[in-house]
Amino acid sequence: MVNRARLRAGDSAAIGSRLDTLDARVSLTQAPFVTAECDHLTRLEAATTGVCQLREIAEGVYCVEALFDVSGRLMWISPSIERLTGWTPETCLAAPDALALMVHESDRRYCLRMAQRVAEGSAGEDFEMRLLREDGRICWVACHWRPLGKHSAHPAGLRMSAEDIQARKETEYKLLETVTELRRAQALRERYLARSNDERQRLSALLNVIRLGILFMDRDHRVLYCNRAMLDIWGFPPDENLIGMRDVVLQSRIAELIEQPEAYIEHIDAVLRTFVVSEPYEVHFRDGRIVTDIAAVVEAVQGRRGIGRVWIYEDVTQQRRTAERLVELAEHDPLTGLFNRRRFHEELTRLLADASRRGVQVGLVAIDLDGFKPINDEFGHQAGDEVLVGLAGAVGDVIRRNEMFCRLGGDEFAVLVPDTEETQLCELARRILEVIEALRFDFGGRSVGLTASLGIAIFPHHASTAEQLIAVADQAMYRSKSSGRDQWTMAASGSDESARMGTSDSDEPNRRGD
Ligand SMILES: Nc1nc2c(ncn2[C@@H]2O[C@H](COP(=O)(O)OP(=O)(O)OP(=O)(O)O)[C@@H](O)[C@H]2O)c(=O)[nH]1
Repeated sequence: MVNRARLRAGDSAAIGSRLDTLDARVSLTQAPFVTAECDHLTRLEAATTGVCQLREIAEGVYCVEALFDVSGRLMWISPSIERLTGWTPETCLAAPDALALMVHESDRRYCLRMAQRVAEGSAGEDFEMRLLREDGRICWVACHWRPLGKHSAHPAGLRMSAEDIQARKETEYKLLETVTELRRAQALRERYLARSNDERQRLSALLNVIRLGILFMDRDHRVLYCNRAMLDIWGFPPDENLIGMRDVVLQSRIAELIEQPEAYIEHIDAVLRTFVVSEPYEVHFRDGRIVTDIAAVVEAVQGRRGIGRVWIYEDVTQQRRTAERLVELAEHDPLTGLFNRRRFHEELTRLLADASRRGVQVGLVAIDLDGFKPINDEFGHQAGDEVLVGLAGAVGDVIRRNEMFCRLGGDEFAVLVPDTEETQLCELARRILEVIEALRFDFGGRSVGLTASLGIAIFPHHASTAEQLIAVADQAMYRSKSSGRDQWTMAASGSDESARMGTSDSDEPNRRGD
């Protein structure tokens, strides 16, 4: 019996009808009559069985296999097309143009070109293309065209094998995306790095041209950066590399340069215990320079902990000298170098306040030169200046350290004497008259001398305010002038009252110390 179970409906119609005929004949005729026919059918059955097996294999393959005739019509396609695209084999076979149905339009021309080459005798080659799924999505396949009946000169058709590579393509895409993303990130990093390097160069150039010394210390108290001015201020060679140096080493290097290094290190320790901007601290160098330092915590961009500290040093020596010079100019008479009227008033106010607090006396000796104008007139202004300078020096020599000798203007001078009493002031006046009388100047071969008239007033004995004290001393001085000059006069008790009234009878003229 023919094993029909091994044949399937839909196999070649010709073979099927031959088998049906054979079955009928075997049942109706004698065996010898049909022996030859049986042999033939046995071979046919074997061939059919082989075809069935091949078909089973073809239909069971995972890849898509398709056969096209020479005109490009789809003859057969494996059921796996449905798994891959959603299209059933029947739909594909029924389509007027199966390739148009299955292949994505972007790849269709290329697919046809590859098929055309094989049809013309070229060897097929692998290529990749997109199939169009029934749901509109795409599915990547690795494809290969081969000729059917490859031993004949003209192929009977073409066979297309397509392998699902969608998962691989997706992996490739993801990989490509990752690589692209990495490249973009790398390019961005390089751009940021280049920008940050430029920024650092600019900052470094800026920090190196400014006069302020700048030192960055990290959290571990090591030098992170310092500019040229910092090296210069602290006496390091310009090419010395301090990066990484610990603060204690740095301190030991600078200690010998400054006065009171222990106090400075104490200041640094105190600053390190705080997190605020430090008050300016003046560092006095042994070579006379004065440098201020200020420190501040460098905040981290993220997080609350500081990433170190910045120390800023400024050499203020010149500023201090200029300020001192300005004070000097503001408080001193440029010709004689004595304190001027402005400083005289400040000092008088201060002394009176101090004397009031301590219950002591302050003396004021007013001095006015006698006959100074004729020297100017006769020998010139320069000769007058010479007299003023000589007198300032000579009288300055008899002034004690705690006394203050001032030029109030023109030929007017004054001496402020703190914590004093009448006898001491009289003695001072006597000494002043003495040195002035002793002064000799040589102008044009002529020996010239001069005298002075002095008035003495005592706070709070003669006056209770600075203005009153000046007025009383002036009155006493004028009394000396009007009584013959070259003498001192002590203001009398209650003289402030008489000054206010315009009289000066109570003064004691001609009380010369000698
Ligand atoms: N050379 C010089 N003369 C000055 C300066 N300041 C003021 N004088 C002059 O000092 C003189 C002061 O005038 P007076 O006090 O009247 O001169 P005096 O001859 O001393 O008069 P008596 O006080 O009455 O003795 C004036 O001639 C001023 O021009 C100065 O800085 N240099």
